[in-house]
Amino acid sequence: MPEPIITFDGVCKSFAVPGGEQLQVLDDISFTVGDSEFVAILGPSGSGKSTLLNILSGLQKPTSGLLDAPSPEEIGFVFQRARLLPWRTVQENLEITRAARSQNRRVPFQQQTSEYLAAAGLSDYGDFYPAALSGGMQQRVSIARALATEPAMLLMDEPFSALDEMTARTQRLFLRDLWLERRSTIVFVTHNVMEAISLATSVIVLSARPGRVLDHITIDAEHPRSLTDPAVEAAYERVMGLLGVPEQDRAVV
Ligand SMILES: Nc1ncnc2c1ncn2[C@@H]1O[C@H](COP(=O)(O)OP(=O)(O)OP(=O)(O)O)[C@@H](O)[C@H]1O
Repeated sequence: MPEPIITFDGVCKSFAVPGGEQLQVLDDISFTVGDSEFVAILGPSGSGKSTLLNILSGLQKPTSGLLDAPSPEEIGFVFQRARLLPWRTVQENLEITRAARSQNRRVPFQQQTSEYLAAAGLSDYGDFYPAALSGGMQQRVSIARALATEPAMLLMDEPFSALDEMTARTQRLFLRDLWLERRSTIVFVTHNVMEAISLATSVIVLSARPGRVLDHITIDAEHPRSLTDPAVEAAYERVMGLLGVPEQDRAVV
């Protein structure tokens, strides 16, 4: 087990809702993530996946429990939509975000932004404005932008769910290759079981609200992964069972 860089210890989160009630969203969340791990978080809608990422990024505070994680300025965030500055070129989008992060850094940046664009297969697009790029390319720019801040960990909130399936497939392969090459620590929220199983080193499955950790499943399978790999198949069956999908409905469709 690599050195943990994230530790959740009994984290609970409730929100005040109209009428003065408290809505409990996360209940007693405990897990660790080691350096260079790629962890996927799966769970039903409303189980608190985004809330968990918001707590991890420092945007929200736990109601109780302990969290040990890199500080907000050491975190890269990739959202469902690319959220690029439309009036800036691709290269400028990377530069601006990085400049904003340079102030509190202890170590200088190791690589040029152009190297992150190259890693994203976008060397020829640095001078383009976002509107001239496809949705998949824009999402790759947002991943390159997050990586260019050289974060201690990358948080991704359903980064491919707004893309059509063929584009999402290409993006998953891109992310897999990037992770294999750079071994960044990634926490990746998704609804998509196959996406989680095909990419992650481990999968955390949350229950319906209030989200509790039902299991943290290690997927010990090499890339490229095959659906018939026994470790992949076992993880798939386990996740589907935890999500309450009956056996007869589990065939990949
Ligand atoms: N700021 C807030 N105030 C009140 N309730 C909130 C707040 N943020 C989230 N919630 C509630 O917390 C629950 C979990 O929301 P969250 O977005 O974390 O779930 P999720 O698992 O990411 O859902 P989905 O898969 O649908 O995106 C929901 O019931 C939501 O309405």
